Amino acid sequence: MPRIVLFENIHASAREVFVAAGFDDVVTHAGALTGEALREALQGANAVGIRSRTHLDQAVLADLPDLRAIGCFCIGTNQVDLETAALRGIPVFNAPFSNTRSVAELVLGEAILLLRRIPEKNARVHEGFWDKTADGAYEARGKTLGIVGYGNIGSQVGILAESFGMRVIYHDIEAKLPLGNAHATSSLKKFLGQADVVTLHVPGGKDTVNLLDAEAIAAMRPGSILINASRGTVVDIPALQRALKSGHLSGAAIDVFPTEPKSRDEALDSPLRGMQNVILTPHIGGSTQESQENIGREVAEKLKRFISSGTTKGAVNFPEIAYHEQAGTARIIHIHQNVPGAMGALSNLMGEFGLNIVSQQLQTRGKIGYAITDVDGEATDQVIEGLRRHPITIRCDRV
Ligand SMILES: NC(=O)C1=CN([C@@H]2O[C@H](COP(=O)(O)OP(=O)(O)OC[C@H]3O[C@@H](n4cnc5c(N)ncnc54)[C@H](O)[C@@H]3O)[C@@H](O)[C@H]2O)C=CC1
Ligand SMILES: O=C(O)C(=O)COP(=O)(O)O
Repeated sequence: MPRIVLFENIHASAREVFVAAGFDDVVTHAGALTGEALREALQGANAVGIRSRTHLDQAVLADLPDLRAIGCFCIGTNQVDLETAALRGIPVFNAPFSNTRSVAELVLGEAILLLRRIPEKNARVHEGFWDKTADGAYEARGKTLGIVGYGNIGSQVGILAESFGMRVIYHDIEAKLPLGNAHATSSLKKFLGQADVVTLHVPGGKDTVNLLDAEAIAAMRPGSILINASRGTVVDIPALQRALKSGHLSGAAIDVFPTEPKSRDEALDSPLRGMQNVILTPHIGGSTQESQENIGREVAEKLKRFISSGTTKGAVNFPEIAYHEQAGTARIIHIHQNVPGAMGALSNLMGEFGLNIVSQQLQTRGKIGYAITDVDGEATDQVIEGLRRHPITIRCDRV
């Protein structure tokens, strides 16, 4: 019976999937934990579910000999040391599509609100002031939306924006099929100079740190708007604050921050707090009832299928082997160093234990190889221990 530990208020749909599969040992935590509290909560976990706030770095992973799989119940996986996880034989799964629409809808709504200067007007009316003016208020129709990162979210934002009559341009490091009438722009600087609203949809991680730095922000059109619902590290926040203060930018919507509070008891520390025409939201771009329920089910299904059949389809850091029915009397999963002769060694060992291989699937990725072997014979503890002792073995289990 695997022990599954879930953090960060993962939707109840996840637990339902595990319990229906007979995995009753599910421990849930409402918030994200750090340091000793995180280590303690993870002890004995065979599978762990997190969202964007729980960091599973090299030191945390090194302490978890029983951990077999990680589920990121979100899109981003930058909070996990993917390389270390792979080298320890731990596949990492996520939900690449389930909350994309939620983010896209929010971004478009924010673009319209900011073009009309609604955040500051709303605040003024709440204070009792009836500031009825068209100054600084514009329609979205005819304006240019610039999308940085034209992936699953960026491309949906583009389609929604076109339905409002916006012109859409995008900048991506990969060649992407333009949807609708969108146009690709290869130079980020040129791109930034053309857009009335710039929205960021790149992944987090070291390659995108401060992608929007002071120089890039200076290259944006005077009076334009910046929206960031990707990762907080993508924007140089002090530079953004200066640009908003000087009036170079007319507004911003920021959903993600370089350092985010771990729970609702902590306050956000940001120089953007209290600024006019700046929408600040607590990383809720993907937080809708629809998305969270779907994500709960989707990632739990991936973890369940890995635990019960060994399939790694959809893993972001691991050789992928699709689901296939078990042949023979036992299934053994074997994660090993990707070196010449690995499969020969594995097959010979199985032969020595009297197991007849009836089906074998192998995939490799970088330094690791992953084999699912169906055998006729008994995969006893002694067999599994024997396979584990071989120097190429990273991890070996019966499923
Ligand atoms: N605020 C929230 O609640 C949410 C935030 N996110 C964030 O949004 C990010 C994007 O999500 P998806 O669109 O689903 O990812 P995706 O992987 O489909 O698209 C990302 C795109 O960015 C491009 N890209 C990467 N580096 C780039 C660079 N330096 N310059 C320009 N383009 C670059 C990629 O080629 C790709 O086309 C996620 O990685 C996650 O961090 C995702 C969901 C919810
Ligand atoms: O899906 C993502 O990458 C997100 O940023 C959403 O994160 P969350 O699940 O709301 O912590």
